Amino acid sequence: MDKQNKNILVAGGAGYIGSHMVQKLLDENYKVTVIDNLSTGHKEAINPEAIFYQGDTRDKQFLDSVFAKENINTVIHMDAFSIVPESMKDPLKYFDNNVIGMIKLLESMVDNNVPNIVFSSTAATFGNPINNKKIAETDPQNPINPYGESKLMMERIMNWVSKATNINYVALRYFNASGAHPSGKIGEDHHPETHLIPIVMQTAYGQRRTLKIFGDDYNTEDGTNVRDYVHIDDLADAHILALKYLNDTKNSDSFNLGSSTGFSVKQIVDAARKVTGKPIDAEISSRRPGDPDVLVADSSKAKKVLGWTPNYDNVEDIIETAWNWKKNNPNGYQE
Ligand SMILES: NC(=O)c1ccc[n+]([C@@H]2O[C@H](COP(=O)([O-])OP(=O)(O)OC[C@H]3O[C@@H](n4cnc5c(N)ncnc54)[C@H](O)[C@@H]3O)[C@@H](O)[C@H]2O)c1
Ligand SMILES: O=c1ccn([C@@H]2O[C@H](COP(=O)(O)OP(=O)(O)O[C@H]3O[C@H](CO)[C@@H](O)[C@H](O)[C@H]3O)[C@@H](O)[C@H]2O)c(=O)[nH]1
Repeated sequence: MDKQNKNILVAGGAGYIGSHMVQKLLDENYKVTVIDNLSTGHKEAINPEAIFYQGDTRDKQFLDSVFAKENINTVIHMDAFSIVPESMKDPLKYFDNNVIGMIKLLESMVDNNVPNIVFSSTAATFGNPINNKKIAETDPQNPINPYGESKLMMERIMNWVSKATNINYVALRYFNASGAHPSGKIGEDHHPETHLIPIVMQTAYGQRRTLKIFGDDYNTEDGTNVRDYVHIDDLADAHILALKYLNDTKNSDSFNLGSSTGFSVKQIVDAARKVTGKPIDAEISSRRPGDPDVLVADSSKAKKVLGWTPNYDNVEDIIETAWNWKKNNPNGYQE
Protein backbone atom coordinates (compact mmCIF):
# COMPACT_ATOMS: atom_id res chain seq x y z
CA MET A 1 0.00 0.00 0.00
CA ASP A 2 1.31 3.46 -0.92
CA LYS A 3 1.83 5.86 1.92
CA GLN A 4 -1.40 7.82 1.74
CA ASN A 5 -1.34 11.57 1.09
CA LYS A 6 -3.80 12.66 3.75
CA ASN A 7 -4.66 16.14 2.39
CA ILE A 8 -8.36 16.16 1.66
CA LEU A 9 -10.58 18.91 0.24
CA VAL A 10 -14.21 18.68 1.40
CA ALA A 11 -16.33 20.64 -1.08
CA GLY A 12 -19.56 21.42 0.79
CA GLY A 13 -17.94 20.91 4.20
CA ALA A 14 -20.25 23.43 5.90
CA GLY A 15 -23.32 21.32 5.08
CA TYR A 16 -25.12 18.67 7.09
CA ILE A 17 -23.15 15.67 5.85
CA GLY A 18 -20.00 17.71 5.06
CA SER A 19 -19.59 18.97 8.63
CA HIS A 20 -19.73 15.39 9.96
CA MET A 21 -17.26 14.34 7.25
CA VAL A 22 -14.82 17.08 8.30
CA GLN A 23 -15.05 15.94 11.94
CA LYS A 24 -14.47 12.29 10.98
CA LEU A 25 -11.43 13.16 8.82
CA LEU A 26 -9.89 15.20 11.66
CA ASP A 27 -10.55 12.31 14.07
CA GLU A 28 -8.68 10.06 11.61
CA ASN A 29 -5.71 12.49 11.39
CA TYR A 30 -6.32 13.78 7.89
CA LYS A 31 -5.46 17.38 6.98
CA VAL A 32 -8.74 18.99 5.97
CA THR A 33 -9.49 21.93 3.71
CA VAL A 34 -13.10 23.01 3.18
CA ILE A 35 -14.66 25.01 0.39
CA ASP A 36 -18.28 26.12 0.61
CA ASN A 37 -20.35 29.09 -0.59
CA LEU A 38 -22.59 28.84 2.53
CA SER A 39 -25.73 28.79 0.36
CA THR A 40 -27.28 26.11 2.60
CA GLY A 41 -24.42 25.42 5.03
CA HIS A 42 -23.12 27.09 8.19
CA LYS A 43 -19.62 28.33 8.94
CA GLU A 44 -20.20 27.39 12.62
CA ALA A 45 -20.63 23.75 11.56
CA ILE A 46 -17.02 23.50 10.32
CA ASN A 47 -14.54 22.35 12.94
CA PRO A 48 -12.04 25.28 13.18
CA GLU A 49 -9.10 22.87 12.82
CA ALA A 50 -10.03 22.66 9.12
CA ILE A 51 -8.84 25.38 6.71
CA PHE A 52 -11.88 27.15 5.23
CA TYR A 53 -12.18 29.03 1.93
CA GLN A 54 -15.54 30.59 1.14
CA GLY A 55 -16.34 30.35 -2.57
CA ASP A 56 -18.36 28.64 -5.26
CA THR A 57 -17.48 25.33 -6.89
CA ARG A 58 -18.62 26.70 -10.26
CA ASP A 59 -15.84 29.31 -10.03
CA LYS A 60 -12.80 27.65 -11.62
CA GLN A 61 -10.41 30.48 -10.71
CA PHE A 62 -11.43 30.07 -7.09
CA LEU A 63 -10.81 26.30 -7.28
CA ASP A 64 -7.44 26.80 -8.99
CA SER A 65 -6.37 29.21 -6.25
CA VAL A 66 -7.26 26.69 -3.52
CA PHE A 67 -5.44 23.82 -5.28
CA ALA A 68 -2.39 26.09 -5.76
CA LYS A 69 -2.22 26.77 -2.02
CA GLU A 70 -3.07 23.33 -0.60
CA ASN A 71 -1.42 20.11 -1.74
CA ILE A 72 -4.72 18.26 -2.21
CA ASN A 73 -4.76 14.53 -2.99
CA THR A 74 -8.50 13.84 -2.93
CA VAL A 75 -11.65 15.90 -3.26
CA ILE A 76 -14.74 14.75 -1.38
CA HIS A 77 -17.38 16.41 -3.56
CA MET A 78 -20.42 16.95 -1.32
CA ASP A 79 -21.63 20.37 -2.43
CA ALA A 80 -24.89 20.38 -4.34
CA PHE A 81 -28.52 21.33 -4.10
CA SER A 82 -30.32 18.21 -2.94
CA ILE A 83 -34.01 18.80 -2.21
CA VAL A 84 -36.27 16.59 -4.36
CA PRO A 85 -39.46 18.78 -4.35
CA GLU A 86 -37.48 22.00 -4.98
CA SER A 87 -35.86 20.37 -8.01
CA MET A 88 -39.33 19.56 -9.43
CA LYS A 89 -40.21 23.27 -9.27
CA ASP A 90 -36.87 24.68 -10.41
CA PRO A 91 -34.93 22.11 -12.46
CA LEU A 92 -32.52 24.65 -13.95
CA LYS A 93 -31.33 25.69 -10.49
CA TYR A 94 -30.31 22.05 -9.99
CA PHE A 95 -28.67 21.48 -13.37
CA ASP A 96 -26.78 24.77 -13.06
CA ASN A 97 -25.43 24.28 -9.54
CA ASN A 98 -24.84 20.54 -9.60
CA VAL A 99 -23.75 19.77 -13.17
CA ILE A 100 -21.72 22.96 -13.79
CA GLY A 101 -20.13 22.48 -10.36
CA MET A 102 -18.95 18.99 -11.33
CA ILE A 103 -17.59 20.17 -14.70
CA LYS A 104 -15.61 23.07 -13.18
CA LEU A 105 -14.30 20.91 -10.38
CA LEU A 106 -13.05 18.22 -12.77
CA GLU A 107 -11.49 20.87 -15.07
CA SER A 108 -9.61 22.31 -12.13
CA MET A 109 -8.58 18.87 -10.84
CA VAL A 110 -7.17 18.00 -14.28
CA ASP A 111 -5.27 21.32 -14.52
CA ASN A 112 -3.88 20.96 -11.00
CA ASN A 113 -3.09 17.20 -11.13
CA VAL A 114 -5.45 16.22 -8.34
CA PRO A 115 -5.90 12.46 -8.82
CA ASN A 116 -8.91 11.36 -6.74
CA ILE A 117 -12.54 12.26 -6.16
CA VAL A 118 -15.13 10.75 -3.82
CA PHE A 119 -18.55 11.88 -4.98
CA SER A 120 -21.78 12.18 -2.95
CA SER A 121 -24.29 10.53 -5.23
CA THR A 122 -27.74 9.37 -4.28
CA ALA A 123 -30.46 6.74 -4.29
CA ALA A 124 -32.43 9.31 -6.30
CA THR A 125 -30.41 8.32 -9.41
CA PHE A 126 -32.39 5.04 -9.50
CA GLY A 127 -35.95 6.37 -9.71
CA ASN A 128 -38.62 3.76 -8.97
CA PRO A 129 -36.94 0.35 -8.52
CA ILE A 130 -38.48 -2.68 -10.22
CA ASN A 131 -41.01 -4.34 -7.83
CA ASN A 132 -39.78 -2.04 -5.04
CA LYS A 133 -36.88 -4.41 -4.39
CA LYS A 134 -33.61 -3.50 -2.68
CA ILE A 135 -31.42 -1.51 -5.05
CA ALA A 136 -28.06 -2.92 -6.12
CA GLU A 137 -25.38 -1.13 -8.16
CA THR A 138 -26.29 -3.23 -11.20
CA ASP A 139 -29.91 -1.97 -11.24
CA PRO A 140 -31.02 0.50 -13.92
CA GLN A 141 -30.71 4.20 -13.13
CA ASN A 142 -33.88 5.99 -14.30
CA PRO A 143 -34.35 9.11 -12.15
CA ILE A 144 -37.89 10.49 -11.70
CA ASN A 145 -36.88 13.98 -10.48
CA PRO A 146 -34.43 16.64 -11.75
CA TYR A 147 -32.27 16.34 -8.62
CA GLY A 148 -31.68 12.63 -9.28
CA GLU A 149 -31.14 13.38 -12.98
CA SER A 150 -28.51 16.02 -12.16
CA LYS A 151 -26.66 13.58 -9.90
CA LEU A 152 -26.76 10.85 -12.57
CA MET A 153 -25.34 13.34 -15.08
CA MET A 154 -22.59 14.15 -12.59
CA GLU A 155 -21.79 10.44 -12.16
CA ARG A 156 -21.60 9.97 -15.93
CA ILE A 157 -19.44 13.06 -16.52
CA MET A 158 -17.05 11.87 -13.83
CA ASN A 159 -16.95 8.39 -15.33
CA TRP A 160 -16.08 9.66 -18.84
CA VAL A 161 -13.44 12.03 -17.46
CA SER A 162 -11.86 9.20 -15.46
CA LYS A 163 -11.48 7.17 -18.68
CA ALA A 164 -9.74 10.06 -20.45
CA THR A 165 -7.49 11.29 -17.61
CA ASN A 166 -5.58 10.06 -14.56
CA ILE A 167 -8.51 10.83 -12.27
CA ASN A 168 -10.03 7.96 -10.28
CA TYR A 169 -13.35 8.19 -8.49
CA VAL A 170 -15.58 6.50 -5.98
CA ALA A 171 -19.28 7.37 -6.25
CA LEU A 172 -21.09 6.75 -2.96
CA ARG A 173 -24.86 6.66 -3.43
CA TYR A 174 -26.32 7.53 -0.07
CA PHE A 175 -29.86 6.60 0.79
CA ASN A 176 -31.53 8.90 3.41
CA ALA A 177 -28.78 10.44 5.52
CA SER A 178 -30.02 10.94 9.06
CA GLY A 179 -29.11 11.45 12.71
CA ALA A 180 -26.45 13.69 14.20
CA HIS A 181 -23.01 13.51 15.75
CA PRO A 182 -23.18 11.72 19.14
CA SER A 183 -21.59 14.81 20.80
CA GLY A 184 -24.77 16.79 20.02
CA LYS A 185 -22.54 19.61 18.69
CA ILE A 186 -23.22 19.24 14.97
CA GLY A 187 -26.41 18.14 13.25
CA GLU A 188 -28.95 18.94 10.58
CA ASP A 189 -30.05 22.59 10.20
CA HIS A 190 -31.68 23.68 6.93
CA HIS A 191 -33.81 26.77 6.28
CA PRO A 192 -36.49 25.91 5.46
CA GLU A 193 -36.21 22.33 6.70
CA THR A 194 -37.70 19.78 4.31
CA HIS A 195 -36.30 16.45 5.56
CA LEU A 196 -38.58 14.10 7.42
CA ILE A 197 -36.65 13.33 10.62
CA PRO A 198 -35.72 16.95 11.52
CA ILE A 199 -39.32 17.99 10.81
CA VAL A 200 -40.53 15.21 13.12
CA MET A 201 -38.06 16.50 15.74
CA GLN A 202 -39.39 20.07 15.36
CA THR A 203 -42.91 18.74 15.91
CA ALA A 204 -41.83 16.75 18.98
CA TYR A 205 -40.09 19.85 20.36
CA GLY A 206 -43.22 21.98 19.93
CA GLN A 207 -41.85 24.17 17.11
CA ARG A 208 -44.51 22.85 14.69
CA ARG A 209 -48.05 21.95 15.59
CA THR A 210 -48.57 19.17 13.05
CA LEU A 211 -46.46 17.09 10.74
CA LYS A 212 -47.80 16.54 7.23
CA ILE A 213 -47.44 13.01 5.83
CA PHE A 214 -47.15 13.45 2.07
CA GLY A 215 -49.49 10.78 0.68
CA ASP A 216 -50.84 7.46 2.01
CA ASP A 217 -51.78 5.96 -1.35
CA TYR A 218 -48.35 4.70 -2.44
CA ASN A 219 -47.64 1.10 -3.35
CA THR A 220 -46.37 0.19 0.16
CA GLU A 221 -47.80 -1.73 3.12
CA ASP A 222 -49.27 1.29 4.96
CA GLY A 223 -49.46 3.48 1.84
CA THR A 224 -46.73 5.95 2.93
CA ASN A 225 -43.30 6.19 1.27
CA VAL A 226 -40.60 3.80 2.41
CA ARG A 227 -37.01 5.02 2.78
CA ASP A 228 -33.71 3.62 4.05
CA TYR A 229 -32.41 5.85 6.86
CA VAL A 230 -28.63 5.59 7.29
CA HIS A 231 -26.68 7.35 10.03
CA ILE A 232 -24.28 10.06 8.87
CA ASP A 233 -21.48 8.69 11.04
CA ASP A 234 -21.75 5.39 9.13
CA LEU A 235 -21.70 7.38 5.87
CA ALA A 236 -18.58 9.23 7.02
CA ASP A 237 -16.90 5.89 7.79
CA ALA A 238 -17.62 4.71 4.23
CA HIS A 239 -15.73 7.75 2.88
CA ILE A 240 -12.64 6.89 4.94
CA LEU A 241 -12.79 3.40 3.40
CA ALA A 242 -13.27 4.94 -0.07
CA LEU A 243 -10.10 7.03 0.42
CA LYS A 244 -8.18 3.86 1.26
CA TYR A 245 -9.75 2.05 -1.72
CA LEU A 246 -8.62 4.80 -4.12
CA ASN A 247 -5.14 4.80 -2.63
CA ASP A 248 -4.76 1.02 -2.69
CA THR A 249 -6.42 0.05 -5.97
CA LYS A 250 -6.17 3.13 -8.24
CA ASN A 251 -9.57 2.01 -9.57
CA SER A 252 -12.92 3.74 -9.95
CA ASP A 253 -16.20 2.27 -8.69
CA SER A 254 -19.69 3.02 -7.30
CA PHE A 255 -21.36 1.82 -4.11
CA ASN A 256 -24.89 2.01 -2.65
CA LEU A 257 -24.90 3.02 1.02
CA GLY A 258 -27.91 2.31 3.20
CA SER A 259 -28.91 0.35 6.28
CA SER A 260 -30.76 -2.03 3.92
CA THR A 261 -33.95 -1.76 6.01
CA GLY A 262 -36.92 0.30 4.87
CA PHE A 263 -39.20 2.38 7.11
CA SER A 264 -42.43 4.02 6.07
CA VAL A 265 -43.15 7.63 7.00
CA LYS A 266 -45.72 6.38 9.51
CA GLN A 267 -43.18 3.99 11.04
CA ILE A 268 -40.67 6.85 11.44
CA VAL A 269 -43.28 8.97 13.23
CA ASP A 270 -44.13 6.05 15.54
CA ALA A 271 -40.44 5.40 16.29
CA ALA A 272 -39.95 9.11 17.07
CA ARG A 273 -42.94 9.07 19.46
CA LYS A 274 -41.25 6.21 21.31
CA VAL A 275 -37.81 7.87 21.43
CA THR A 276 -39.02 11.34 22.45
CA GLY A 277 -42.00 10.37 24.61
CA LYS A 278 -43.96 13.14 22.81
CA PRO A 279 -47.34 12.63 21.07
CA ILE A 280 -46.21 14.16 17.66
CA ASP A 281 -49.39 15.16 15.85
CA ALA A 282 -49.47 14.00 12.20
CA GLU A 283 -52.03 14.41 9.42
CA ILE A 284 -52.25 12.90 5.94
CA SER A 285 -51.69 15.44 3.21
CA SER A 286 -51.41 15.20 -0.59
CA ARG A 287 -48.47 13.59 -2.38
CA ARG A 288 -45.26 15.61 -2.84
CA PRO A 289 -44.14 15.60 -6.51
CA GLY A 290 -41.06 13.55 -7.39
CA ASP A 291 -41.24 10.96 -4.58
CA PRO A 292 -40.58 7.30 -5.50
CA ASP A 293 -42.65 4.73 -3.53
CA VAL A 294 -39.75 2.82 -2.01
CA LEU A 295 -35.96 3.32 -1.84
CA VAL A 296 -34.00 0.68 0.07
CA ALA A 297 -30.34 -0.15 -0.53
CA ASP A 298 -28.66 -3.44 -1.18
CA SER A 299 -25.31 -2.46 0.37
CA SER A 300 -23.63 -5.86 0.13
CA LYS A 301 -21.07 -4.57 -2.41
CA ALA A 302 -19.87 -1.80 -0.06
CA LYS A 303 -19.62 -4.33 2.75
CA LYS A 304 -17.70 -6.82 0.62
CA VAL A 305 -15.40 -4.54 -1.38
CA LEU A 306 -14.84 -1.60 1.00
CA GLY A 307 -15.26 -3.59 4.24
CA TRP A 308 -18.01 -1.19 5.37
CA THR A 309 -19.87 -2.18 8.55
CA PRO A 310 -22.54 0.32 9.58
CA ASN A 311 -22.77 0.66 13.38
CA TYR A 312 -26.34 1.95 13.53
CA ASP A 313 -28.74 -0.88 12.68
CA ASN A 314 -31.71 0.41 14.68
CA VAL A 315 -33.71 3.41 13.47
CA GLU A 316 -34.58 4.41 17.05
CA ASP A 317 -30.86 4.82 17.83
CA ILE A 318 -30.55 7.07 14.75
CA ILE A 319 -33.55 9.16 15.82
CA GLU A 320 -32.10 9.37 19.36
CA THR A 321 -29.01 11.20 17.98
CA ALA A 322 -31.25 13.62 16.03
CA TRP A 323 -33.30 14.24 19.20
CA ASN A 324 -30.12 14.86 21.20
CA TRP A 325 -29.02 17.48 18.62
CA LYS A 326 -32.47 19.11 18.72
CA LYS A 327 -32.52 19.31 22.53
CA ASN A 328 -28.99 20.77 22.63
CA ASN A 329 -29.59 23.22 19.75
CA PRO A 330 -33.32 23.90 19.39
CA ASN A 331 -32.66 26.60 16.78
CA GLY A 332 -29.75 24.88 15.09
CA TYR A 333 -26.65 27.03 14.54
CA GLN A 334 -28.61 30.26 15.05
CA GLU A 335 -28.27 30.27 18.84
N1 LIG B 1 -29.06 14.41 2.91
C1 LIG B 1 -29.27 13.26 2.27
O1 LIG B 1 -30.10 12.43 2.68
C2 LIG B 1 -28.48 12.92 1.04
C3 LIG B 1 -28.68 11.67 0.43
C4 LIG B 1 -27.98 11.36 -0.74
C5 LIG B 1 -27.04 12.23 -1.24
N2 LIG B 1 -26.84 13.42 -0.63
C6 LIG B 1 -25.83 14.32 -1.18
O2 LIG B 1 -24.91 14.63 -0.14
C7 LIG B 1 -24.42 15.95 -0.30
C8 LIG B 1 -24.58 16.74 0.98
O3 LIG B 1 -25.94 16.80 1.34
P1 LIG B 1 -26.43 17.57 2.64
O4 LIG B 1 -27.69 16.93 3.07
O5 LIG B 1 -25.30 17.68 3.60
O6 LIG B 1 -26.77 18.99 2.02
P2 LIG B 1 -26.45 20.45 2.59
O7 LIG B 1 -27.30 21.38 1.80
O8 LIG B 1 -26.59 20.47 4.07
O9 LIG B 1 -24.93 20.65 2.22
C9 LIG B 1 -24.48 21.07 0.96
C10 LIG B 1 -23.36 22.08 1.18
O10 LIG B 1 -22.85 22.47 -0.10
C11 LIG B 1 -22.76 23.90 -0.17
N3 LIG B 1 -22.91 24.27 -1.58
C12 LIG B 1 -23.99 24.05 -2.39
N4 LIG B 1 -23.73 24.49 -3.64
C13 LIG B 1 -22.46 24.99 -3.62
C14 LIG B 1 -21.62 25.57 -4.61
N5 LIG B 1 -22.03 25.76 -5.87
N6 LIG B 1 -20.38 25.96 -4.24
C15 LIG B 1 -19.95 25.79 -2.98
N7 LIG B 1 -20.69 25.25 -2.01
C16 LIG B 1 -21.93 24.85 -2.32
C17 LIG B 1 -23.86 24.40 0.75
O11 LIG B 1 -23.63 25.70 1.24
C18 LIG B 1 -23.83 23.35 1.87
O12 LIG B 1 -22.92 23.71 2.89
C19 LIG B 1 -25.17 16.54 -1.50
O13 LIG B 1 -24.33 16.41 -2.63
C20 LIG B 1 -26.39 15.64 -1.65
O14 LIG B 1 -26.83 15.56 -2.99
C21 LIG B 1 -27.54 13.80 0.49
O1 LIG C 1 -42.77 16.88 6.16
C1 LIG C 1 -42.52 15.83 5.56
C2 LIG C 1 -41.24 15.60 4.95
C3 LIG C 1 -41.05 14.42 4.26
N1 LIG C 1 -42.03 13.50 4.13
C4 LIG C 1 -41.79 12.24 3.40
O2 LIG C 1 -40.69 11.61 4.02
C5 LIG C 1 -39.93 10.87 3.06
C6 LIG C 1 -38.48 11.32 3.13
O3 LIG C 1 -38.41 12.66 2.64
P1 LIG C 1 -37.12 13.59 2.81
O4 LIG C 1 -36.62 13.51 4.21
O5 LIG C 1 -37.46 14.93 2.26
O6 LIG C 1 -36.02 12.85 1.92
P2 LIG C 1 -36.06 12.37 0.40
O7 LIG C 1 -36.96 13.19 -0.43
O8 LIG C 1 -36.30 10.88 0.43
O9 LIG C 1 -34.60 12.71 -0.10
C7 LIG C 1 -33.45 12.57 0.74
O10 LIG C 1 -32.89 11.31 0.47
C8 LIG C 1 -32.42 11.13 -0.86
C9 LIG C 1 -31.85 9.71 -0.96
O11 LIG C 1 -32.88 8.77 -0.84
C10 LIG C 1 -31.35 12.18 -1.12
O12 LIG C 1 -30.78 12.02 -2.37
C11 LIG C 1 -31.93 13.57 -0.98
O13 LIG C 1 -30.90 14.53 -1.19
C12 LIG C 1 -32.48 13.71 0.41
O14 LIG C 1 -33.14 14.98 0.51
C13 LIG C 1 -40.59 11.16 1.70
O15 LIG C 1 -41.45 10.12 1.40
C14 LIG C 1 -41.41 12.43 1.95
O16 LIG C 1 -42.55 12.53 1.13
C15 LIG C 1 -43.28 13.71 4.72
O17 LIG C 1 -44.19 12.89 4.61
N2 LIG C 1 -43.48 14.88 5.40
